[in-house]
Amino acid sequence: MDLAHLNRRGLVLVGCGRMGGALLQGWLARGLAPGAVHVIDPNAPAWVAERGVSVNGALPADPAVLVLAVKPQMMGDVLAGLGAASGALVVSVAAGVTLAAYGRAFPGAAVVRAMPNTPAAIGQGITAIVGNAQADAAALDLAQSLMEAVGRVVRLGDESQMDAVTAVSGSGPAYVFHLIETLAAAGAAEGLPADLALDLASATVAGAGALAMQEGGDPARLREAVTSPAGTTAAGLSQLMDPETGLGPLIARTVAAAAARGRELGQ
Ligand SMILES: NC(=O)C1=CN([C@@H]2O[C@H](COP(=O)(O)OP(=O)(O)OC[C@H]3O[C@@H](n4cnc5c(N)ncnc54)[C@H](OP(=O)(O)O)[C@@H]3O)[C@@H](O)[C@H]2O)C=CC1
Ligand SMILES: O=C(O)[C@@H]1CCC=N1
Repeated sequence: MDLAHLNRRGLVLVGCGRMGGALLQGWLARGLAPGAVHVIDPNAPAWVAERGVSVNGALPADPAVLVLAVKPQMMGDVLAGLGAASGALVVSVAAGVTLAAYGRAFPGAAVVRAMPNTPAAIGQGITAIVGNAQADAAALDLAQSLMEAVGRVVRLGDESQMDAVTAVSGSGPAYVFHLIETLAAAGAAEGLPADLALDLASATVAGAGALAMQEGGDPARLREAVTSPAGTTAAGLSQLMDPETGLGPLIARTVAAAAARGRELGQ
């Protein structure tokens, strides 16, 4: 992060809920001065003001960055109430809302859409970013550095990929948490104490995810390494990989529904 630039001109964060709050924590941990941050949120958590961040106070005249982290359904009202972005880089994490919509609200402004996910709260998010025509290399670098405060960043070649990204990695933690819930419940149904089943399920998802990241490449190879011929895994996978009732078609429908909702939110 270009801390000198941000600390001198200031950063405005509109919406300090789960995602805005995680970002703010990441920025402060990276050394952004609390006095340089101006939060607008009628319901900001108490820790924000306690850290010395201005909450619903006067805004700087020419902030370096305006970050939008309100629900997409609120975005129209928020944009109408904000006025001009002056020379600020606009960064929005909202699902669905398009670069064109921000361009109409802030004519001529550099705008970057970013799609993070909730592991950002522990610095392990993955964020995809894409900018409008006005977002030059410096603007994209600044947006990337802001999002790298909470994890890794990938750049998209085209905004049209954003709804799919939202459906895979933005919403994805919820799918994984549901996998943990259902794996634990199934373990309990097989006779395990519920807390042990949950511990086993959570640790298995964490470990398998870490192994997949470390090994890279095709996860099918890792799956095959677990699967002994005629063993327990093969018996389980015969259900999970059923071409009609298994996880493949279910996840395909899940991601398609989430992406379609992203497109709807952008209307
Ligand atoms: N949660 C997630 O996993 C992800 C969310 N996102 C995106 O992040 C954005 C925020 O989501 P999330 O953090 O989950 O939502 P939250 O509801 O947790 O946070 C939104 C915050 O904005 C506040 N707010 C409401 N109206 C206004 C307003 N007019 N001006 C300023 N602040 C306002 C809300 O207050 P109040 O509670 O009183 O309404 C709340 O504190 C969404 O656009 C979402 O698409 C992106 C990736 C992942
Ligand atoms: O559910 C949502 O709409 C937001 C976007 C991605 C994750 N949460």
